[in-house]
Amino acid sequence: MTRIASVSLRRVLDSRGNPTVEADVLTESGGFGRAAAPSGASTGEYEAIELPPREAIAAARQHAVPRLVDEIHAGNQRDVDAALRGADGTNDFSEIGANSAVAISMAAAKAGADVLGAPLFQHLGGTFRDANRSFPVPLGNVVGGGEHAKEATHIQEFLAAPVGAPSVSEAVFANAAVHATVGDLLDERGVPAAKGDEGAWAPPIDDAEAFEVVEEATDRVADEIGFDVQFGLDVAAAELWDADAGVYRYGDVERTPDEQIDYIADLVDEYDLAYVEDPLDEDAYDGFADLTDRVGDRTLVCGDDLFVTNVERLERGINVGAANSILIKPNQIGTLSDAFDAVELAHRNGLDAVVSHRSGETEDTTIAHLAVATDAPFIKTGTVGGERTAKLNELIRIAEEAV
Ligand SMILES: C=C(OP(=O)(O)O)C(=O)O
Ligand SMILES: [Mg+2]
Repeated sequence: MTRIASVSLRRVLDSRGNPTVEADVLTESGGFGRAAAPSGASTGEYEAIELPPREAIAAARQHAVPRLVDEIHAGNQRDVDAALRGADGTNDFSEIGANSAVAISMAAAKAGADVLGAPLFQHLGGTFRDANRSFPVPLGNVVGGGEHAKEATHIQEFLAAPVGAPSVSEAVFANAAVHATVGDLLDERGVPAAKGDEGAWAPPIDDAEAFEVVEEATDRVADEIGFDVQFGLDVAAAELWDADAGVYRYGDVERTPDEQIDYIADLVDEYDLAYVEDPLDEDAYDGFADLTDRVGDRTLVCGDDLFVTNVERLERGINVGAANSILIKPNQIGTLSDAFDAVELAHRNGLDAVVSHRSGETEDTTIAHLAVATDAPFIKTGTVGGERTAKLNELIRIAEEAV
């Protein structure tokens, strides 16, 4: 019933105005799925390869589509993804592009769900998955800089974390309130602020002032709405790491790796951070392990560029105790099966798996379903802006069983 009848690929716009790959998968029985590849700016060195969309589409049409059409059932995700891997033939999807691969992989999952008449999160996570028993808390990017906005903070993302929210809907609206409050506070301080790639405020202030503003905003919103709103960070420290000098550079301020670990550990305690992503460079397994040893009992230390959703890199991290969570971005690795393998390996070893968007996004909502399917404690998907609210609004619908 779910045998694939056609796969169409096209270029569409992403949120930065760049082209990206969109895939349509149609099954023999009329099941339909559509999905688009997101795209990173602060990409990890070890990510699967995103090809220019025209090239990725041409290569996927030549190598992948013939292996899928009339051959594979969209409802069998592992077969779909094995066919994509077989068509590509490399470790990093450099032949057909991880952008083509992930778009087809996600579109096939949606087509499979469509045939079954099940919401995507249940098709991926099983019939007992219930978004109301435990829901992914959205981490809302409210202030940011780094590779996502020039002349703003060195730390890439300050993320509101409404950990006390009684429902996903209240969590989503809490993050929007923090975003609005940060805007008001910046205004009061006379700081002009544009927005970065993910819709977060990108003010020309230093990191210390950003901590003040975000702390005040989260406290104020928590008081108003009556539940706990903490915050977290994506330091994206690989972008700050100067390998030649052996220091992390925050503009004129330099920190050695040991100083960086002390700095982050102090921030965790001073601000009661719920979450710290990529606090160190993407090769700093031992530094990650030191930091996790120091603060891992009270915050999530998450590897994004460190693990790139890759089971081999995660395995290495597990062996040395680097991090207590992994960020899951399907396009970093190329298929949903690979992403699920990383989630399962993390869970088997007591790590949390946090699902994430990319800085370049589309209105695709697959990650909302993926977060519910995998029972993620957090989902990183921004706060405002259509490509971000697409996922947040889908989470609200999932909780209401209205998808
Ligand atoms: C979402 C992120 O940014 P990008 O997509 O640019 O890698 C991130 O670093 O977590
Ligand atoms: Mg990151």
